[in-house]
Amino acid sequence: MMVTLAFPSPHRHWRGGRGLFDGLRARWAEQRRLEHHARLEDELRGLWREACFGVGVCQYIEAAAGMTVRTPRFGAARILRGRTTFTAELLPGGEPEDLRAHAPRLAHTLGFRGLRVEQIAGRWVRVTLLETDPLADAFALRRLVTARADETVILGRAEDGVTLGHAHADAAHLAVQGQNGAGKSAFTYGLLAQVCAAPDVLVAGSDITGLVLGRAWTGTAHHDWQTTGTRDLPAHAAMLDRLVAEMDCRLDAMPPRRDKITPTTTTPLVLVVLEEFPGLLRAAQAKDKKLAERITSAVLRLVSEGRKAAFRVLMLAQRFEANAVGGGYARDQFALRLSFRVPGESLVMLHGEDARKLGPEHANSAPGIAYLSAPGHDCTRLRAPYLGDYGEFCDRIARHGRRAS
Ligand SMILES: Nc1ncnc2c1ncn2[C@@H]1O[C@H](COP(=O)(O)OP(=O)(O)OP(=O)(O)O)[C@@H](O)[C@H]1O
Repeated sequence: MMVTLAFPSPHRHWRGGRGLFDGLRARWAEQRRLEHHARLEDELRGLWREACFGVGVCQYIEAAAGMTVRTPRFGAARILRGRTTFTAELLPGGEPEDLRAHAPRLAHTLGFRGLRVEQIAGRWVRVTLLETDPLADAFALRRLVTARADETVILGRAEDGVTLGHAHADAAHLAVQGQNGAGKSAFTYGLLAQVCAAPDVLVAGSDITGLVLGRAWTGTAHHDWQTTGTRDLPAHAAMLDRLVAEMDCRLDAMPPRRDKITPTTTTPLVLVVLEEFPGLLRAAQAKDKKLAERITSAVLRLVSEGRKAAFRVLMLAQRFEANAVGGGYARDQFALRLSFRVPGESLVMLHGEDARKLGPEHANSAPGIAYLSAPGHDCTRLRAPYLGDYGEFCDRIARHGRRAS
């Protein structure tokens, strides 16, 4: 008879031991993770307080023991799939906008590249910390065409992921500046491709480069209102005079009890594009001072009186220096202002003293990244949508551009 001795299996024994140590190791690891998390949370809490104090999102409270500073209360931090978020309670009377307005500087103090703020409930917000520039990725412009002047066109995407838009029916002229290769033309291609089909929009203007306006618009209703090139500078003055005459006609024929024209198919909103306007002025000045004066005074009339007659001016320049764009008065007429990469001084020139702190970083920003400001709105950093190459712009205008009747 063979007896098979039943020895406890060494293998099973070993596995049982490992199970015991594994359990301990897992608990230690969990303990370390919790300690690490608590340390990180404490560090973030301290940095958050310093950051809010540093940018001025705080309240000073008189107490018996002296003055204390109150900052938005840090709630709890969470790290999930490599992304750090935390909750914070806004100060009484505070809005998420107070934090968004200082997002880049708050993020830098916390050691991150950017942050997003979203409201969750009551005064509580969730802050998401971003390790990379939220505007680093290109923002493709979908095949979007508007059907009316009062529809919103996309201007760009802000750091908090919100898409910023603008309806040309709002009475604002648009100033765009940027150095060579900073993205002005790409932005303009995107903007014009969005409005080219609307039956109540006319894209007119002057373009010495002949790329934004002109050939790409052949066969459309817009083409007849566009002048291009540098060979015939008086033609630019004549086009601007023609636009002023149309504006005067509209102002003269204003219906009773009305003080502005609503765009229709018969009186479309006229988007007057002035591509590289300082270049046109310089070229005209070099040829004939009177011609330059004629161009300046026509543009001055369009920007100062055009709004009520459904005229909107989109002026593009490398630098929005007053004397390069027809004077300080002309520059003041632009409510919507967009700066692609420019030296710090140019940023201040167009957006005011508050923009000075943004200058050094913006002076090196990638093509397509811009600052936008409008009355009542702080400077917002955004990424302009990208339509594709120039051929894509030409294709879209050829496909969608409103046809000449
Ligand atoms: N929004 C954007 N997203 C991604 N890339 C962009 C964007 N805008 C511009 N670019 C890239 O930068 C290049 C230069 O842009 P663009 O021609 O618009 O500059 P610009 O300011 O008009 O320069 P210039 O004054 O020389 O005409 C484009 O060919 C494109 O490759």
